[in-house]
Amino acid sequence: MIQSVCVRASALPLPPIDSHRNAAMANSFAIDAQNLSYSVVSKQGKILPILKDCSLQVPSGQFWMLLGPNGCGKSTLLKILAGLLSPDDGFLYVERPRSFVYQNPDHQVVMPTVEADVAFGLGKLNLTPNEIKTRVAKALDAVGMYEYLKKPVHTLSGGQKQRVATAGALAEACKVLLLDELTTFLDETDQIGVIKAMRNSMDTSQGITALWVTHRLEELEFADGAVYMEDGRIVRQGDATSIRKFIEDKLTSYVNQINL
Ligand SMILES: Nc1ncnc2c1ncn2[C@@H]1O[C@H](COP(=O)(O)OP(=O)(O)OP(=O)(O)O)[C@@H](O)[C@H]1O
Repeated sequence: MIQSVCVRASALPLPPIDSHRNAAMANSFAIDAQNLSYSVVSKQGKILPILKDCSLQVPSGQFWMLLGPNGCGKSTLLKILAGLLSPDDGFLYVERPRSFVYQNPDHQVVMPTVEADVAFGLGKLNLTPNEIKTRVAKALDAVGMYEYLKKPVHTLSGGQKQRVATAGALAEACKVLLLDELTTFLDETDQIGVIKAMRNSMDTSQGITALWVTHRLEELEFADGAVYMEDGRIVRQGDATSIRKFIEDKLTSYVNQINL
């Protein structure tokens, strides 16, 4: 996992490699990445390729998941899609506005109360106080946290904070939501709460596309589609059931090999 920085979704810069072509030209994809490459330079001056010819397309309005072994480049790809990192090469279209939700909600949930936190990113949008109230209420309702409106954030569980962070992105009316391993450190109850809240948000908010990074295969039951990545490349993408079977077959064949 790359070190996260504390950036509110509203502060995301634009990546340089983005043609800004309109949605019609991008067909029906909210995310369209072609042949992306990205490298870092080690302390010894060696070039370390992280993404290699990486291509994926996520249809508009769908909830997709991104899976793959540790270190294959999922977080790096997500950060590129969010505009937090710039690819070295390739073509990239991501519908705007887009928001990034961090693995650690403490990097994102920064205001003293739930209501203030969800309203935080709306300051720049020139809304009336009533419009802000309505947006905050609707976003919290979508993630099942409306009754926590007045609660101090320090009293929330990790999963509840993740739902508040997601509500903050929804309140800003983002079109693309990029979510980085929100459930990795949650217990089963919080995990189910967060993933169900996310699915409900997708079902009740029109026109949002989401890409959710996870290691947990069971979460695929909530997704419309999925992408499987290995060693900096997308090796398979498709409907959630077929990707789940593809990964399970891979795991079975790996287990069989070590049992030989
Ligand atoms: N700034 C950096 N300097 C050196 N190596 C890096 C840097 N950023 C990423 N990497 C390496 O690139 C690879 C991909 O990292 P990334 O965090 O994107 O993987 P990931 O699939 O999200 O991993 P995980 O599932 O463990 O979170 C890893 O081997 C990581 O160590």
